Amino acid sequence: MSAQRNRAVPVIVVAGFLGAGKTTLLNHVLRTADGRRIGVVVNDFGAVSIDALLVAGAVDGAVTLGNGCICCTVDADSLETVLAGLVAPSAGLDAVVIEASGLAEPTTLVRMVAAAAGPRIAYGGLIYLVDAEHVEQTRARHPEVDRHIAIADLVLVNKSDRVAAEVLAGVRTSLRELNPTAAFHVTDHAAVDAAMLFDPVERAADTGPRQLELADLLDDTAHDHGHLHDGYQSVALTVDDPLDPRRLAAFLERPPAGTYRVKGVTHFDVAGHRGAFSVHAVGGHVTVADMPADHPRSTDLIVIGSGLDVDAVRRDLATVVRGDDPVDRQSMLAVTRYRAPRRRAS
Ligand SMILES: Nc1nc2c(ncn2[C@@H]2O[C@H](COP(=O)(O)OP(=O)(O)OP(=O)(O)O)[C@@H](O)[C@H]2O)c(=O)[nH]1
Repeated sequence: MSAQRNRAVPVIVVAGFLGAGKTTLLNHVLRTADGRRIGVVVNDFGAVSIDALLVAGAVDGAVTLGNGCICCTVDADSLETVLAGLVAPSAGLDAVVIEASGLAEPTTLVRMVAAAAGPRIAYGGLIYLVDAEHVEQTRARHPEVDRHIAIADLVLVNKSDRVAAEVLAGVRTSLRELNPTAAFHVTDHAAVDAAMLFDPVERAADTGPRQLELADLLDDTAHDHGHLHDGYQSVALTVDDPLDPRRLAAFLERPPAGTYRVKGVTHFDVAGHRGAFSVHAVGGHVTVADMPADHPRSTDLIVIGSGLDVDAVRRDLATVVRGDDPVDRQSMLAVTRYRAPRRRAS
């Protein structure tokens, strides 16, 4: 499929709470794009854009909007400028996907994309991911999430492998009440047909009025509500020195009080393990994957949580960097035991 230069390029927003699987979806879609040329805009909550490192290589155009949630740190004009560059006929893109940070306010973002719409840019819808295992807990803690689900065009109930069928059915039913008209799909590692993201006809499982029409959304006073990220902090570690695998594993297994999410790219420089690894911790689950062989051997890690003692976390994080103690090959087992079989870095 090639870019049709005379039509507006759809800009699709992917949102969902921390760790729900947004980057996993983006990578899946990039791998299965079936000839579509896709541009991506990634945005992270913390000072370091881990998502930019984790998005698979074959991107036709990529922009990182870092250092804070896109809903507050990027104004509509800057986003419009970024999008204008991506949708220019010379870029030849068929679609642009914006991956919002896990703490961004999707309503604000959708409003900004809709405001940028014109002959070259079309708002392509909101895809909202939830982590089936944690979504009810997240909703209880952050009632704003219900509003986010209510304005989605497609809801992916992800991490279906982590919960029993009856839990999954319960989640689906309760989310459906929030948004009776969106298409719903249950996914494992966000594996959906890419066509569903790009083709509103494929996506529209239901007919009837949208729960919240775009016009309502544009009038909405959601910007008066608090944002999810108001109560969160992040601490980053960027270092070229190798890490100590046992100390990193201990940190991921018992993160500092208040931690919700740890993610990043790490390197250890242990015999037989010279490459870089992506690491994730979310909701008590740790996963590790090999990064492509040409990925730089350095570490960028971010810890996100609420009520973090930022100075203490910074000190704890510094301890995962390898000191003078020798690190034997066996020590890598502390990390590689979390390697997910058969899946690439997300
Ligand atoms: N078991 C399981 N793990 C998953 C699934 N989808 C994603 N993951 C893992 O969950 C972790 C977080 O996934 P990401 O795709 O990085 O989540 P995200 O929403 O981009 O995270 P943030 O950008 O921090 O908000 C990674 O370790 C993924 O491999 C799934 O369906 N099942």
